[in-house]
Amino acid sequence: MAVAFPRFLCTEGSAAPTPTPTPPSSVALTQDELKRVAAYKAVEFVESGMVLGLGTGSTAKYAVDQIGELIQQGKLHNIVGIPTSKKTHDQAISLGIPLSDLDTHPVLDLAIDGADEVDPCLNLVKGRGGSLLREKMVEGACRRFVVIVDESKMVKWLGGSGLAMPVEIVPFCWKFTAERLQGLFGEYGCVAKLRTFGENCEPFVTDNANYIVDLYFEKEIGDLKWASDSILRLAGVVEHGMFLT
Ligand SMILES: O=C[C@H](O)[C@H](O)[C@H](O)COP(=O)(O)O
Repeated sequence: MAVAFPRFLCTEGSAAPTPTPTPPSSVALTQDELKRVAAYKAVEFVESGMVLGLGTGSTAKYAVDQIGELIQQGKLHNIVGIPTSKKTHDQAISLGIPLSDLDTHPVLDLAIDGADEVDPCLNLVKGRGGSLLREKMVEGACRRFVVIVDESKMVKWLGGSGLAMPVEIVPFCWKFTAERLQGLFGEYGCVAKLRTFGENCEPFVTDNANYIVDLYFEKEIGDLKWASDSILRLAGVVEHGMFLT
């Protein structure tokens, strides 16, 4: 996995393209501009003929736009995109990016996506936009995974931003599953909340017709492998948003 962000940190230095010039430090970029700069940097890894995982979210959107632009300019050829959400599917179609799926292309050359949190070991939290399951399937099938984040996403420990750790669950008896999730992490001050939207607090429904329970932690979990295995062992859980290295 490589991480590219506006200061162009890249964990795979030898494979990284030549850095594009950074703006002078006196120029303050907005968070959206930082996302765009990071996304464009990640697209430098894309080569003609690649099968590409297309991420989801406000950062990945810039990368997908740029890939579409380079195809339209004739600078990239024979690209096949595999989208990680319905939203990215629609965006890619509107840009004329040829699409396929994992059934036809079970191995991808490269995937580019954003993240909600990155810890010092490059473990990630993803899915605050609701797309974690397809992201994990697509990005788990790629040879290289470039994660684009601005510095606000760098945390000391997963959950350390105080924001959600998403878990996709089946709608059937969701309260039961949410309570079991919260119970798993009682000693870490975990609170589990069903993700909702709108004035009537309707459950948020994923692209896979599931719900999302967001876990909030007061204390560092520590053993992420144990946390991952414990969550996945619960019947009713489909997938969680931790991407562990
Ligand atoms: O479900 C959403 C995805 O995991 C996103 O990649 C993640 O939430 C980061 O999104 P953004 O770039 O909008 O912060």
